[in-house]
Amino acid sequence: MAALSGLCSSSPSLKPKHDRVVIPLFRKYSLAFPTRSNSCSKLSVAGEVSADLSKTNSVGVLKKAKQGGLEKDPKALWRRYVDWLYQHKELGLYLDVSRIGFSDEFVAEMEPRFHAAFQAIEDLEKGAIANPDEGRMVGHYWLRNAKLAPKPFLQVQIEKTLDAICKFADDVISGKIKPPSSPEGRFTQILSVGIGGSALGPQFVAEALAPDNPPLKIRFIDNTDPGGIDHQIAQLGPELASTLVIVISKSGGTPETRNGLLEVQKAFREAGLDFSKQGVAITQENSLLDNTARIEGWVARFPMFDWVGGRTSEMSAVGLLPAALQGIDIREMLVGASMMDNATRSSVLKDNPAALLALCWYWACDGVGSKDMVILPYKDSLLLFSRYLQQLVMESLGKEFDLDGNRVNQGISVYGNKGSTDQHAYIQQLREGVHNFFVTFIEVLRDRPPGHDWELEPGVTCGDYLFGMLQGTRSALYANDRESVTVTVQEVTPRSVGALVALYERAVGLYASLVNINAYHQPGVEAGKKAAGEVLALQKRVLAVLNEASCKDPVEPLTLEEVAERCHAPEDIEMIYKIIEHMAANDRALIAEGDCGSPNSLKVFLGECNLDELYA
Ligand SMILES: O=P(O)(O)OC[C@H]1O[C@H](O)[C@H](O)[C@@H](O)[C@@H]1O
Repeated sequence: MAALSGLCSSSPSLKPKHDRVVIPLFRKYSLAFPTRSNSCSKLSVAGEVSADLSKTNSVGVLKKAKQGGLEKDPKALWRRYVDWLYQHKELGLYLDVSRIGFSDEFVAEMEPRFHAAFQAIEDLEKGAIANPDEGRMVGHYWLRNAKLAPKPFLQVQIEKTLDAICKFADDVISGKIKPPSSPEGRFTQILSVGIGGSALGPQFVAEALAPDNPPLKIRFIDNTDPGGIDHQIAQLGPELASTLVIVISKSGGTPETRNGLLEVQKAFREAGLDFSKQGVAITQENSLLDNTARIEGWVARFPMFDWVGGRTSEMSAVGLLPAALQGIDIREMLVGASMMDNATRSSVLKDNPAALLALCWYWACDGVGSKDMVILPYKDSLLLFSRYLQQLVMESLGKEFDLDGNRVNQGISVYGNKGSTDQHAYIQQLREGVHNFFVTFIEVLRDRPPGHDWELEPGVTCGDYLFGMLQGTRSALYANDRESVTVTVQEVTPRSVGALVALYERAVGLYASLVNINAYHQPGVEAGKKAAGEVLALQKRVLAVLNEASCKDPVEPLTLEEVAERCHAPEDIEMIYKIIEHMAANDRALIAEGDCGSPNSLKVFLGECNLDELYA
């Protein structure tokens, strides 16, 4: 594993300054918006949308009314379409922003912010501490063009890791590296254990790009749900013996991932298999996971770099190793991402698709997340794009404080599955119901590989229907003043998927600058983890109290109040009730009297007395 010296140490977290809280001046739009003949300047959301006019989010034009409805004149709309259409020729990617109603005045007013955003991302790429709270550089762009890395040793790390991934994948696929006791004599399955950024990218890419018969099939354990874990292991059945288990965790200490690993190791023991001969770790050097893998002598270890965040790690070993093992061309993914990176470095708004996206988001969401982003790929293989983007966008943009310490509660909510399927689920509400969203259509032009298409009715293919559904929904929504963006790609290929990932990574980075927040930390995630730890600590005390009562002769069933009192936690009685309810449902506590529907009637005890525990 490449050395990470000098990069693993993070400086102490710099807390945001909370001394100055800006109270946003929420107000209804009421002023007239200047009308333009060839733009969609006549928006009809007056009275519906509030804007945060705080220092960080105020844009003069956003104070003005979005009145009169979106542009509906077909000729003017076509001019707008042509005028704003972005095309990346080599990638075969288009971005249509014509169905977002921003005006030229708005674009002009946003210009200084974009200049600042372009500068910030340029600095980031040059190695600035772009994640100030964690004192970290943010280097996911270097992963697809190592020459951009600000230090030669970083370039070497990136290139060496990529070569190691390719070599390892080739050796596994060819059977040079093989499991010790599989009848097939080679690995046939991957079981990926990881969560959040250590799962969502690999899941999205597997769904999008894995061939129908990959050299290794992939499954995921991305939770601490015992039922889900059992299901994955049961599905593997005897193929557990030919399963390569990839444990992915940047920190190397995420509880869900650790639990997944322990459960899988137990399954290996029960099957008489040696886990170490089938385990691979992807993690930061010297993390708990890294040390475990090293000490136990796992098959391989790959590094996660300090300067790559979980949600932007798809082009690191996290995304590349599982993809390569499935026979996906990872160098093509990197090429696509790199080409998109080049395009999105442009400081000319119209030539920069990520900036155009960020502009649309700002307009549609008033710079304060007032609307949700609905992602609708009209392609089954892109089903998981919205889930992947959910973390990328929401964990990056969903922040309480801005970079100056002002409370801003930023974010944009993301959801969606795929079209046309969702037309039969929630598009009804999008068309006619609460107007709290904008849509991003993802269009894929190629329906099937050449030579496989056929007309299921005269002149019409199955793909024509899908195309018609997308266009119809886009038009129907627009007719009812629902805005949308359309991203079009020729095909779902490693290159276009790499480009899509890079497009959204950059759009998120730029948008974060527009609203002045740190996109690269996630302080809010800690609260839930800490609270979960406290629940488990309380459960241990409850168990000890119940054990003591259950070791008495005769056994002494306890009421909830008695348990809470003996735990010295009367204020936690509700949580104690939930703990006991959960234990009872799993046969780990027995109900002597009453039932869980009437908490005050409950009396509980443990089925067995644990003397070791009692005298521990
Ligand atoms: O890769 P890991 O360290 O296991 O982290 C997995 C996930 O943990 C947390 O929930 C973070 O908020 C995510 O950003 C991260 O992707």
